[in-house]
Amino acid sequence: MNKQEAINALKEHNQEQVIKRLEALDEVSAKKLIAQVASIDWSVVESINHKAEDNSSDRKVEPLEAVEIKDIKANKDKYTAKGIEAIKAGKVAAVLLAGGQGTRLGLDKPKGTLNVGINKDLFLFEQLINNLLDVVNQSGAYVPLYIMTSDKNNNDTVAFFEEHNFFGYDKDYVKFFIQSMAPSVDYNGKLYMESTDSLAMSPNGNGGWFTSLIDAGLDKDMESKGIELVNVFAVDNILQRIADPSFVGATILSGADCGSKVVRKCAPDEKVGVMCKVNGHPSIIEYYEMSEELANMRREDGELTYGFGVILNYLFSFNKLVEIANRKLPLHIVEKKIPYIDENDNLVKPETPNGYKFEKLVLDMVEMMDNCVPYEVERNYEFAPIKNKTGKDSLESARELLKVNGIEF
Ligand SMILES: CC(=O)N[C@H]1[C@@H](OP(=O)(O)OP(=O)(O)OC[C@H]2O[C@@H](n3ccc(=O)[nH]c3=O)[C@H](O)[C@@H]2O)O[C@H](CO)[C@@H](O)[C@@H]1O
Repeated sequence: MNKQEAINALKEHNQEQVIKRLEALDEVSAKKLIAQVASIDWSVVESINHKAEDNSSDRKVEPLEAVEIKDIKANKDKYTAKGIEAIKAGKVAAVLLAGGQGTRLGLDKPKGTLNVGINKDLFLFEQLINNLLDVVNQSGAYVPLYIMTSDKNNNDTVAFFEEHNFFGYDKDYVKFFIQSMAPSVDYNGKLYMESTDSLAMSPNGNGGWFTSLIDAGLDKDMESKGIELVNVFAVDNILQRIADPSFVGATILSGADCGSKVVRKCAPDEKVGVMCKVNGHPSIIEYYEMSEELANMRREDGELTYGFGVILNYLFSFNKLVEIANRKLPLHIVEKKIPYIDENDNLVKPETPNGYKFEKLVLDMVEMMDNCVPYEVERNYEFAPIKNKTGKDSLESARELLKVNGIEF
């Protein structure tokens, strides 16, 4: 795309404020902005015009039963043996979603570099690797690990792993790939700029992970390794069990395309996506898209009807992922606080939401699966997400749970 083409595209989509910026730039800076403009999928930006179209009434939401802790306890040996067999045979890979920005934590480094230690260093990335090493030790085989980063944090993430010698993991089994970015807009759909020569771009949500993995050619890597199951998990849960043999085994034995670890929600408004069925398909409704009525609905026994929250730990059949790779995931338009430069080039960091980001979400992949097994885990042993500085789901609460699990820090 050249400068004139960029101007035409911006004009066509009513982005005069960016044209003004572009025209004021020298050649080198203009090049950067033009490249960003060229990368924009305008259908994404324009999706806010259809935001008002609420089709939730077309959705038939029903509860989805989970494999509960008591069932797992009764079958633990059988599940574990099956899982270990698959891991030993090299059929299981793991994908760490680490492209997000630690904004809620006020961290400007990759979230996984967070040091949770008090008496000694213990980084979030390090503990995740320790958790995975438990499985390596149990099975005697390394699990290939793919780490998704973003333009904003890739260099820092790779450097951190190198600097710490991959925390004892065999680096030949670790590969990084970068996810795509999407622009942010104000409430009228105008693109925000984060500096005079750059649009306010941010990672396009964790749902883009498989297409980004393909773009990096790593689907071929998985294929050549004979991977059959892919365990996708979030960076922020320090107790995350990765390639958990029992979970792997239970999913294989169920014959389902997908497994999802869930916990019993501790309150109706807990910030977790909820497993359910939508129009007969396994599905997850994200906390900010859940009506109050559904969130508070209770069964006869008093438990929440939609009481199983996902902890962002999914197992997907590799073949099924390949099959759905070309299908478009729905776009989520999320209100966010977006830093931007004002007309006088001052950087403004808003205290309240000031526009929209566009995200694809991994949970929408679950809906594309024919079936999914929710697998219940105990939150004290497997769910300690670090999302905030203090209070719920924070560094403080995670430290308490590390103690419960006898992990030194
Ligand atoms: C969309 C999604 O899955 N939401 C889940 C997420 O909520 P939550 O609100 O934590 O979701 P976030 O968007 O913050 O991020 C989840 C994970 O995805 C990664 N990420 C995010 C955006 C991005 O563009 N790239 C990227 O890699 C983050 O680094 C993180 O590892 O965890 C909760 C459990 O703690 C679940 O109940 C939610 O269903």
